[in-house]
Amino acid sequence: MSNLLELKNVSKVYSRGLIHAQSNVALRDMSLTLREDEPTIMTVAGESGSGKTTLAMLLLGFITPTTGEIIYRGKNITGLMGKDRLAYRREVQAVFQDPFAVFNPFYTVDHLLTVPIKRFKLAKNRAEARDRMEEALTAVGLRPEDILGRFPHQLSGGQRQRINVARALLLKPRLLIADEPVSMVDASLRANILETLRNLQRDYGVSIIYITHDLTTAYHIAKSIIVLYRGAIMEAGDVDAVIKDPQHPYTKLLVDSIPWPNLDQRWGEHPIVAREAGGVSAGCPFRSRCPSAMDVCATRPPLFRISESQAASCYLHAERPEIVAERLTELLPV
Ligand SMILES: Nc1ncnc2c1ncn2[C@@H]1O[C@H](COP(=O)(O)OP(=O)(O)OP(=O)(O)O)[C@@H](O)[C@H]1O
Repeated sequence: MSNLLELKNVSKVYSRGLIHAQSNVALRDMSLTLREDEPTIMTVAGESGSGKTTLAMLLLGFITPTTGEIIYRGKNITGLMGKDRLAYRREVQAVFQDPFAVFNPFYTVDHLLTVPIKRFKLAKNRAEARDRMEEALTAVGLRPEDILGRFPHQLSGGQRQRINVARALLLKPRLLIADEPVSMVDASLRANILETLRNLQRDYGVSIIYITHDLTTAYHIAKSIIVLYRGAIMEAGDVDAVIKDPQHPYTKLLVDSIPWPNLDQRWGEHPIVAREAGGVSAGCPFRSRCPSAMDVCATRPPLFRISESQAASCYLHAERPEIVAERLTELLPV
């Protein structure tokens, strides 16, 4: 049993100023392990300033730990050289919050995808490169014929973010660091991108560290969770257990701050009871894909909504969450 990734007591202290030097502990004594033979999705959750992005930067090797070690497949990433370093840079990929940032407006999507293929010599010729691009785009639910040849401004935010995922997938990564990948994407596309990430884990064996401040999407996608507060782990474990039965006061606070459909109530206080058992989810077009089908929604956060036509759809697809809240309160009195 070997580990894909191991953090051993990692701390990161940022220092600034020479005369009146000030230091800021962004990450404190963090340890975690991901196993190589069990691809998984782990959420790192916490409010702004808790150290999430610092963790992502450390894992990608952009910054180095002040103390502690980051071990990737048995080797400390700080000292990686030559072939090992190249393999690490290929196998550990990232998708960031802003789906616009990585695109150069003067180049087509093809260029964005061709660069890593050339850099890591992933294809012998142009035809093979094209096959690789098409394969990756298809894997994230895009039609290559609709996407290739287009400029960034000709794509939606959701398409751009999926192209970013496709770009990462091209490199056949073992570990994907997804730092708030859906926070700048329309609510209607969130579930789509989260589902794409889950497919990568399930179908391609990619482990994912999903970084977010949003416990609802964390709950939707992850198997385990680490809750960070001011750079320190407050609570960690199975996502279901941690969110349903938070032990640490800070986690309780985070869970309680998730609004119920009835905005006077807080998540975790009362179960939602369906007025007509099964009646709501039966109409949900997303039911087959939703991990929280109606019976589970009775005890979990509500992930579905009722539209005017009485067809339910996943909360994560909702374009107008406030309408969802209103309608749910009306249709599902607690
Ligand atoms: N380059 C830096 N120099 C000094 N301090 C930094 C630097 N980068 C981050 N920090 C500080 O480290 C702490 C953690 O920041 P970090 O960006 O990792 O948090 P975060 O959880 O990702 O926040 P957000 O969700 O707002 O992006 C914060 O107090 C931040 O001000």
